[in-house]
Amino acid sequence: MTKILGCLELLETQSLELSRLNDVDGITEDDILSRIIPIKSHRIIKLGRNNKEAHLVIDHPVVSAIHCIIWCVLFDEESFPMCYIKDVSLNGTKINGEVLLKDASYLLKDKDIISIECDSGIICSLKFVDTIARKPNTDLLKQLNVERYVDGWEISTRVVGNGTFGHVLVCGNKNIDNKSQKNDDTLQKNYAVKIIKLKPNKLNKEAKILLQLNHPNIIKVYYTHMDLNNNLFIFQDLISGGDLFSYLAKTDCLTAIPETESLLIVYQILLALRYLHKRGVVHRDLKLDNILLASPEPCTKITLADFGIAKHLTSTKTRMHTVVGTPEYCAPEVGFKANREMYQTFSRAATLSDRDIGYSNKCDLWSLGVITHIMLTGISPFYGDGTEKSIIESAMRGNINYNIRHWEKISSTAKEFVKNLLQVDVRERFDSNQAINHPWIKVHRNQLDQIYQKKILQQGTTSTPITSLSNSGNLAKAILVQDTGNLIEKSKMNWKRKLPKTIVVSNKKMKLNTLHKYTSKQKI
Ligand SMILES: Nc1ncnc2c1ncn2[C@@H]1O[C@H](COP(=O)(O)OP(=O)(O)OP(=O)(O)O)[C@@H](O)[C@H]1O
Repeated sequence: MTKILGCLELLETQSLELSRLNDVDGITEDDILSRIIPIKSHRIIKLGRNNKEAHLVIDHPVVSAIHCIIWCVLFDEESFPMCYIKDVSLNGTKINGEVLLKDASYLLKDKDIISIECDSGIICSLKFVDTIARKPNTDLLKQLNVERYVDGWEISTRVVGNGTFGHVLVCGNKNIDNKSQKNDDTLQKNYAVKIIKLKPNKLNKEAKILLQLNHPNIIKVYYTHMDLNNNLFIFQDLISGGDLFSYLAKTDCLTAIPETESLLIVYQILLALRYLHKRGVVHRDLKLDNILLASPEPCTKITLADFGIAKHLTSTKTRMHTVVGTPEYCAPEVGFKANREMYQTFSRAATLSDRDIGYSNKCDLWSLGVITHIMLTGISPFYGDGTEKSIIESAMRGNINYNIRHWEKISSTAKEFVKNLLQVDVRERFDSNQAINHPWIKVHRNQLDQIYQKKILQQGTTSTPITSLSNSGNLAKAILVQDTGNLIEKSKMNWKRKLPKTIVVSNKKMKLNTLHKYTSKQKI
């Protein structure tokens, strides 16, 4: 049974008799009696007037068809759920009496009151209850050996995610963006801070590169700081929809998403890559985990994160020789010619031999090819039996079978696009300009640009409630119904970093290479 990560308690509506919870989507009779909407992973709760799509239908002229949405992101088994609300209405949603910024997400905390109001008062209000509420690990900052306050930033113990090199925590800063806030003693706008323990005297390359970048699809960094314990702090936007891995891992293995949805994601990644490559920056670690979503739904804004092993090339240094990346997404030329012994023992810092010509920014295009392949088919193309040896060997061969059923419904231009990115011969592989001009993207370019300008760029990051506004209208009818939007399927809880090697489907064991077992933490 899918775990309940939080819930919404219906407090009051203007017309109580019309409130109803449907016995759907994991909502039990007890929930109905107690007027509670459970929040689970991979399910977006919708509040609004549309009685086909909204879980809580509020039949009131002030309420938009879909007024606000609520979802929960769970990084992995050990982490705390992060529940967010986003207002998508014309007339606004309030949190604890303050209006939410439209299209920006707000990180809910236990007992927050969500309300939709009109001139005559509250149309409907709900209380968010953090069902997993445990005592915060107050020792976390001590364990990480970091201070709670860093130059005006307050670091919380809420973990957003963990990686090989860094811990990402929620933080806040009362001095930026919060000047209009009346209440001074709570952290209101949420940001994220990545804390990396550096070796003494090690250069802080990630921060240096990120501070030079300014693109809507690249993580925005506000401030960096190195403390006396060699902890590097990178203060950045908190991206609220989780990463692409979690989005695709709706069940025990990755699932494909529709071609149009993939196209919109690829387009945004390419805009970011074109920007980076033009400035001589190579990401070198593009993978599902480093692509963050503004909200876990189609047509969302994409943000590239984790520039931990990015490289800045210059006019004199145009190629790279260090073996880095994550095997599953790593271009064949990056490390596979390296001395295997050295490569295995000295992992991250192995270098290609002097005779090798190194590699260029096209390694990012290979990774994008792997990502696109996974989005279109649900299959990691070079996964093999999951061992590093098998991944490397199959990437070097570069053979992909496009005749399997997973490709059946995919357009030939999409296949061509992937083929051009997954070219073992670097000279044959597309660069970011060629990729963006490929027919798969080019024929849809006008529509993509329109969606990008009108919808994607409007999506904010995490927000803070702003000034109050007034609504007008009549009585509310609040009815809870089944989510028929079908965008986020009901699914089993998945633990992102522990996907099984095999799963049983229709009593037959699926072949290993049809699954994407999570190995990308095996960074080299
Ligand atoms: N700004 C952010 N907003 C929301 N989530 C984030 C943010 N930055 C990172 N994360 C989450 O935290 C995870 C780890 O962060 P990050 O990839 O930067 O760390 P890392 O140590 O460099 O990881 P890796 O092992 O992939 O190199 C990411 O996969 C992502 O899910």
